[in-house]
Amino acid sequence: MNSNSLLYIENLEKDVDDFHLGPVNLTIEPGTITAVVGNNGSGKSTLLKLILNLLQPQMGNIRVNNMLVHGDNENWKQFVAYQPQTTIGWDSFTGTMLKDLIAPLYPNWDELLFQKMIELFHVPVDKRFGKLSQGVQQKLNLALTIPRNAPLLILDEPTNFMDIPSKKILIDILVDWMEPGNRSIIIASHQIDDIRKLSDYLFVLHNGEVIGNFEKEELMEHYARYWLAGAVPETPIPGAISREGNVLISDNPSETEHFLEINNVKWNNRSSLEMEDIITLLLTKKEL
Ligand SMILES: Nc1ncnc2c1ncn2[C@@H]1O[C@H](COP(=O)(O)OP(=O)(O)OP(=O)(O)O)[C@@H](O)[C@H]1O
Repeated sequence: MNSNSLLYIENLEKDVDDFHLGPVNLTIEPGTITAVVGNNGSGKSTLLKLILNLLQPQMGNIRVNNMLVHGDNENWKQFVAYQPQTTIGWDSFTGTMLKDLIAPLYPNWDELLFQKMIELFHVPVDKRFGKLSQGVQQKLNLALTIPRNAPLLILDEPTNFMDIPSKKILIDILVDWMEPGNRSIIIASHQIDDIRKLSDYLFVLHNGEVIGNFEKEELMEHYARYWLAGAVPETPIPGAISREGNVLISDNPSETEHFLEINNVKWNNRSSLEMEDIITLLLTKKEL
């Protein structure tokens, strides 16, 4: 563990009925954005709730800023701002009332950012939360979470009801929010744009099992698609994970290219895989 780590998770395991999460080992350093990616029911929300001490693990430890979240000392809470997927008990409050309740709890509350987000997202702050559409509720919820300016921002599927222009606005806001360099974001998301444009790391879960924590750029370079000039040789090709007609996908481009070269097989084109394809491969093949 680096003493600067904002979050340190060690050998975490959790059972919820017949669902098992873990073991999870994860370190989050300042200045990074980690997307938590996985199939439905893979344990993304469960993991986030464990970090927030809203669920108790069977095994393992979670430290926020070097403080155990399941210890007696609750000082770690000032280092985390969390937006859950759903909020309970907000329906009869207006945005202004919620802001007046929440802002005083956070010494670093950024009122200018709150006002800017309300304006950019066109949130009517005088309407009751329960009367807002799901997308506007998400926008208000974000405007009540990001300006807390806690070093670790945890967002659970923050954009799934939001329209496309608003998603772009949020990405810009989050990029600006990261500017000071000592903050981190963990974002659970199925939105490919959130993952592609925001994340430095992808923490991938499949049915409660950790597939890996991948540096995004390395992951993108890990795969390549080739359009071969001739027929694909019948013999096994190192790295090839899929062959259809003359199109070959490799998860080890250097080995594949070496093989093609020594076997004198030319290719017309080579491209990276789309992030969507890579995630699909990770979640269906479950290995790298
Ligand atoms: N309150 C609960 N009671 C019983 N089982 C639960 C509860 N909450 C979650 N689970 C189970 O835990 C597992 C993980 O759920 P979780 O919500 O963490 O997944 P997720 O990856 O966030 O899913 P999604 O992508 O659909 O939001 C699922 O099998 C789910 O059925």
